[in-house]
Amino acid sequence: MRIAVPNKGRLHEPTIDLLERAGLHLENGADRQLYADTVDPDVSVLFARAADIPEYVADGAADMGITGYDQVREAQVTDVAELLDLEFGRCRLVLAAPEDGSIASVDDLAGGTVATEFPNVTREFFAERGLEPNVVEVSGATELTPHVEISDAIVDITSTGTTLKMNRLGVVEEVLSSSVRLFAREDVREEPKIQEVRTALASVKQAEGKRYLMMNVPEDRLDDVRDVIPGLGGPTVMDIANGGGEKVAVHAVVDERAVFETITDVKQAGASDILVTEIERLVE
Ligand SMILES: Nc1ncnc2c1ncn2[C@@H]1O[C@H](COP(=O)(O)OP(=O)(O)OP(=O)(O)O)[C@@H](O)[C@H]1O
Ligand SMILES: O=P(O)(O)OC[C@H]1O[C@H](OP(=O)(O)OP(=O)(O)O)[C@H](O)[C@@H]1O
Ligand SMILES: [Mg+2]
Repeated sequence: MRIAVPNKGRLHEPTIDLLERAGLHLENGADRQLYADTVDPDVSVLFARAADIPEYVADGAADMGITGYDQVREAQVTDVAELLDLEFGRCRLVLAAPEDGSIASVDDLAGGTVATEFPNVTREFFAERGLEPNVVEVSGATELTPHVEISDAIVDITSTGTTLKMNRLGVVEEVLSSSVRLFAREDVREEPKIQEVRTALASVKQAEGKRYLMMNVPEDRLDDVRDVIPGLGGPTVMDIANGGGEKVAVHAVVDERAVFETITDVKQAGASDILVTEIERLVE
């Protein structure tokens, strides 16, 4: 099985980082190389442009892909299925127009011109409103086009809003909201190896924002400690070897945001030797 991942740009690093954390360590993947192996002999990686990845998966050059939902939509691929929202690369595709201009609503673009790197998504968006503006495809610096009479408005990516503001453009309407997704071709999505990759990536997401708490508790205080440990099922309680049977070990997965309070609470309830560690992966 082959996974297509972004070869450069803002999605490259976080994607590689996620694969590593999921245990799919890359090997033989020198810089600028097209392919890399992973520690799993059945999983290899193909590096491609973020925009090309959906097509590569649909065509069979790869079986799975990791790229932005905006790119999957723009590629108009039909036989791929989304497996997982990886929740990074969050951005919005918006219709935007000059702040001081005459475009205030989608309808104002009837007969107008829209510049974008996403012509398919853009046409679809307007078609749903019964509109068919002139769509000009550009390959970058889309924000400049309304100021040089190439367009009346743009459909482009925004996240912090800085670029729009710098170019004196205001959002008219959201076209879609995006984040990075794992997807696979329909005909292979049920393959065990693909499910294995999905589970591995999901386990990293699961572990994010969670901490593992370990502590020793006198047996007669166990109920008090149990009462103040929040979240994720009951804690695991274990006998301590040579503990004389008076103390037990209590382990629990706790939301990161609750750790501070929980430590205070369990200590008060009688726990000692409290340890907090990060969790790499969590499969529920
Ligand atoms: N400002 C942003 N904030 C969050 N996500 C973004 C942003 N810009 C782009 N993305 C996401 O990253 C994907 C890839 O963006 P893009 O194709 O522009 O590559 P890049 O990382 O900017 O590299 P380059 O443009 O140099 O090729 C987009 O399709 C989108 O899903
Ligand atoms: O709302 P903001 O936080 O300003 O982000 C939006 C900008 O980010 C992306 O460009 P990128 O930085 O990837 O540069 P690029 O045009 O070279 O792709 C996108 O094309 C916008 O221009
Ligand atoms: Mg970019």
